[in-house]
Amino acid sequence: MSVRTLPELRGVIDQVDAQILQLLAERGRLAAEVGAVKRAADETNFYYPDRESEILRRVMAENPGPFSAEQIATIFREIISAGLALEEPLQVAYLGPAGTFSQMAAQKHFGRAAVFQPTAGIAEIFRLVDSDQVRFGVVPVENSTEGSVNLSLDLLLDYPLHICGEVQLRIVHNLVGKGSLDAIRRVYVHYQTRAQCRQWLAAHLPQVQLVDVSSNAVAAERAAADAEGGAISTAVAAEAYGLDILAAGIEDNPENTTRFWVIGKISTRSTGNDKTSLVVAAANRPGSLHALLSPLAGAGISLTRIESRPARSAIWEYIFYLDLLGHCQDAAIAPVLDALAQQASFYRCLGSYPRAVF
Ligand SMILES: O=C(O)C(=O)C[C@]1(C(=O)O)C=C[C@@H](O)C=C1
Repeated sequence: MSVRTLPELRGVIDQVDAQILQLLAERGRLAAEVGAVKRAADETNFYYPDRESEILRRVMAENPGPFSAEQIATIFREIISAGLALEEPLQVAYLGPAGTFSQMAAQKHFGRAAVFQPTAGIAEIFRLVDSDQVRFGVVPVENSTEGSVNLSLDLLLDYPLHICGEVQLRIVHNLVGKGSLDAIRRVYVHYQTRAQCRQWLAAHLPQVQLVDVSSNAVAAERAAADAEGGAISTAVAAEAYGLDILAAGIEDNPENTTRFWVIGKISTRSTGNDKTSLVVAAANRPGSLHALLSPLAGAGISLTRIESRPARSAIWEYIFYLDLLGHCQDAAIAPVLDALAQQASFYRCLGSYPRAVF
């Protein structure tokens, strides 16, 4: 077999790039045309998470290699994002400042062509979406090590917004600073991060003072201004504040992952690969929660999460957040949810949405 020379290979790559460019231009023109059709039909929403997740799942399944399915999804994510920006620039709020995991999650889900707005807190994300100042928000819901982000769960009940998407992000924490680990006297750390790195901190920095801060990005900012300070933060924030990574991947659980919800005002149709999130309350008497949930089990519906929160109406009473596999309009699910709504003392469907794709 004849081996192609470097100039020959580069020549072929140039030709392939020219073809990719033509195809991208074609796809961009089609997206712009889709936007015009929607506008002509007086549609105000241009973003279809259901359609996007179907496209991403399809290209991952049909991917012939040598790129990984996740690499292919990342590339198509950006292509779709750029196309959507031709239809309408999408405004998305996330928990800032820039450099947080929330920003990474927002970019992972919407691609880089969306217009991202950092907020000072989770409540502001809900306010901005509710008052139509942005179309969507990305809020953290739970971490695989630390559990629920209660504020996000509580706020979902205070606003008439829907969950229209799910993002999962592998969370890698680093000890960042200047100089060496031994010189650090104080570590700036967000409480969720601290909980995810508890064992590492006890083993490697047992004597240092831990200073609470409001985000991983603020942690890096504070450490940069403190000659004896370090932070637990992201590689992006470390670079932004001129800090070095002194220890990488210090999270106690090597699969540490955070789940986020996309909140907005749209509803998505069933894709065959969805989740539904509900809030229910059962009467405060023996067996009532069991009675409420057993029809789900009877119908073979898979409950992926159940979380209780205090009901704010009375002490020692609880509401339950449920996530289940399937869409509320699926034939196998709709009648079961109807029955559940009849029986529960409180019922609200927070939304059905495509499961995180990658
Ligand atoms: O199919 C649509 O409705 C489009 O707007 C096109 C497209 C795409 O690029 O494929 C872009 C944005 C939508 O969120 C979904 C898909």
